[in-house]
Amino acid sequence: MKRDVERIERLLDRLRIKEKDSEARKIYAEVFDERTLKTLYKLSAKGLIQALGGVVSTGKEANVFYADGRIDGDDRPLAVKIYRIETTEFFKMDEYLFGDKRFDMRRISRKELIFIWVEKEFRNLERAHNAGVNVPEPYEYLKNVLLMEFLGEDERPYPTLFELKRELPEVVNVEDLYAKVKENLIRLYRKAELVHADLSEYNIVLKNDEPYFIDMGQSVLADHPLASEYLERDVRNLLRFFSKYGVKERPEEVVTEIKG
Ligand SMILES: Nc1ncnc2c1ncn2[C@@H]1O[C@H](COP(=O)(O)OP(=O)(O)OP(=O)(O)O)[C@@H](O)[C@H]1O
Ligand SMILES: [Mg+2]
Repeated sequence: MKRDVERIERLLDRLRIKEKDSEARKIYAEVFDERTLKTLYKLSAKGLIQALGGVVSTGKEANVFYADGRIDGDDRPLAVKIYRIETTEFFKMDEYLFGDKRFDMRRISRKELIFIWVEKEFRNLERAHNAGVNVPEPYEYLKNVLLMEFLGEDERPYPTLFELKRELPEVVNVEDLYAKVKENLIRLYRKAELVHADLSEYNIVLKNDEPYFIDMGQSVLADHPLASEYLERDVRNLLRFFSKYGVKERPEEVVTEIKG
């Protein structure tokens, strides 16, 4: 037990954590198991992570951290999304993975499921990014860790629409924003041929008046057997949120418009 703690302390030392106070270090020690620390260390050794920064978000399935990164020779701020390996919330993953022709689920053990999930999130983001959809550019993934473009400034993330809520009409023209969300949704469906499948005010970040879609692990190809169902659900979620600001559209019509 003591040796575990020592090993973890040594790994933490090697990760060059930016915050020198004991608090940040304690959070890292609590949320990261030894395997995850080793994965982070590998990404540091490759030069992709230069220094780990503070916590951006802690959730049930994943934690997101800030990091100073170096991608293709350029200094870039990174969002480091780390899935919890011991999580029990992953039963739902099956639904989004089975039926995806990109992954052969017959050979997959429960432990490997999470690594595939991370690969899927990376590939979904890459597909969306290549199609010109506003998403954080994905840079690298390894095991349960995903490195992507940090949407924020001075190590602080831009707000989600959920976080802005009441202030939203003060910072942006909501009608324009809704139109931009729909444009991105159309590009996502028609060009990237993806359905987000967990779209709501929680997974849209506002960067300079532009909506950015995040959190795409569960996104599925448009030919997935449940794709239409998920698209309808996404549209209903969006309309539920935007109707509070006077947007009045019918979900069936919006779905038809997106499908084109
Ligand atoms: N690329 C990014 N840049 C800046 N902040 C980000 C980025 N990705 C995620 N975040 C922040 O981290 C939060 C959680 O990220 P995300 O939605 O991807 O995880 P999650 O799967 O919802 O995690 P959980 O369900 O466990 O809470 C987001 O709400 C956002 O505030
Ligand atoms: Mg989320």
